Amino acid sequence: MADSKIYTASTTAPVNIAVIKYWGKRDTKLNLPTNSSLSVTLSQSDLRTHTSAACSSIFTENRLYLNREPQDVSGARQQACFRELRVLRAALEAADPTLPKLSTYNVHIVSENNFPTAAGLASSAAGFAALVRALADLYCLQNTPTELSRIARQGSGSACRSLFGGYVAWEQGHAADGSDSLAVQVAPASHWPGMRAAILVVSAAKKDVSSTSGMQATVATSGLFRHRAEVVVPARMEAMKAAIQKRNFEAFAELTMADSNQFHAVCLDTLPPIFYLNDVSRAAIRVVEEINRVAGKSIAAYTFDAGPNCVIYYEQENEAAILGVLKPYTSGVSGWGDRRETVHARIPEGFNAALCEPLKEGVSRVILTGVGEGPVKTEESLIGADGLPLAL
Ligand SMILES: Nc1ncnc2c1ncn2[C@@H]1O[C@H](COP(=O)(O)OP(=O)(O)OP(=O)(O)O)[C@@H](O)[C@H]1O
Ligand SMILES: C[C@@](O)(CCOP(=O)(O)OP(=O)(O)O)CC(=O)O
Repeated sequence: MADSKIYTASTTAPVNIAVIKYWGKRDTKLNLPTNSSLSVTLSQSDLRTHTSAACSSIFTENRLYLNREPQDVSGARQQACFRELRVLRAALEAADPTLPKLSTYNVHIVSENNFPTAAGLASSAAGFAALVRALADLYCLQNTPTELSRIARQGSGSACRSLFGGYVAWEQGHAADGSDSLAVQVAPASHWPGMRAAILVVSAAKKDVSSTSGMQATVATSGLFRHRAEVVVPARMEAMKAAIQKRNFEAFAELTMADSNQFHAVCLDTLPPIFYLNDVSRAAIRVVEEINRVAGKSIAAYTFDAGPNCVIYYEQENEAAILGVLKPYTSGVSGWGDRRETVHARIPEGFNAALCEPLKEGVSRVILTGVGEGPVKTEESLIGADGLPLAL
């Protein structure tokens, strides 16, 4: 009798925010980068993608629903992930003929992001990491996260880093087929668990220049970019790994801020120039610089991806100092939770508080989170017995 069973697997996956930025591709089809990068995986208690994957002989086509909306799956990125994972499954089936032939079935993917999609909050990273992890679990693949990172990278470059928790490097590799362009864990979250991140959401709108097209324009037109990729980033990768190994926050912070600034400088050096930062972003930079000046050392580090939202890394022991400055200007927006009561406004002596004024109008939400774990398997499925998204 034909097997009409619906096989399912579900996972959650995290966002990651790079401290050494990926910007530039040497191969746009395989998402092979022009430089290595390094990120911190953020806690799934706050930001996460939940994805269920199903396959069955009765499915007539591949489908993907994102936040309940059907998506086009004909794109090269989704197709590459489906194809590569099927190849791995087919190899298992060839080795053990008793296994159901899942590699021949169509798949349905149902995914939900608990934060805005395509707004510079790394939704593509969490989204493709979750898609790859859920399909790998559905297919009972035994491949390591590093092996799966080769596939997630083809969905979205930064997604390869979201297959791990903690502190993660994406080593650029040199092979033309991308076989050595992989993510590896530099240190687990438990190595430096006090790392916190405060995200100031400046805009949750879809950005004007996508990362993909922005980085292609940069590669084609920026001279500064070449120096960054060839000289600056290789040295910073080593320095950042050492800072993480030693839990040296000052070194971590200085490298993080310098690298964010250089990434945005390279955007400005692109023709036509790309502007991801706005006045509120620049105000956030000044506030963090002022916090550090008054503290006499770097206790906070800002970083910005391809959008105006500010991510501030700091250590738990300095939480009162960082959030105490931000609270008077942002406590009206959502995201403070129980910290609204426990954190007290604290503007240190000599602090130029006028610098904070633009945050009042400009920040629409805060997300207070920290370093976290990699993808987690869950029994909670988003797919019903009919193979379609469960009704809410
Ligand atoms: N949960 C998901 N499952 C599958 N694909 C997703 C998911 N979430 C996002 N994506 C894909 O990622 C795209 C958004 O990626 P994009 O790079 O534009 O924004 P971002 O990741 O939020 O921002 P950035 O990468 O600059 O931080 C979506 O259009 C969709 O194709
Ligand atoms: C600025 C960045 O966030 C760029 C992320 O770019 P994507 O991974 O979204 O790009 P594609 O590979 O084209 O999907 C820096 C980073 O995360 O390292």
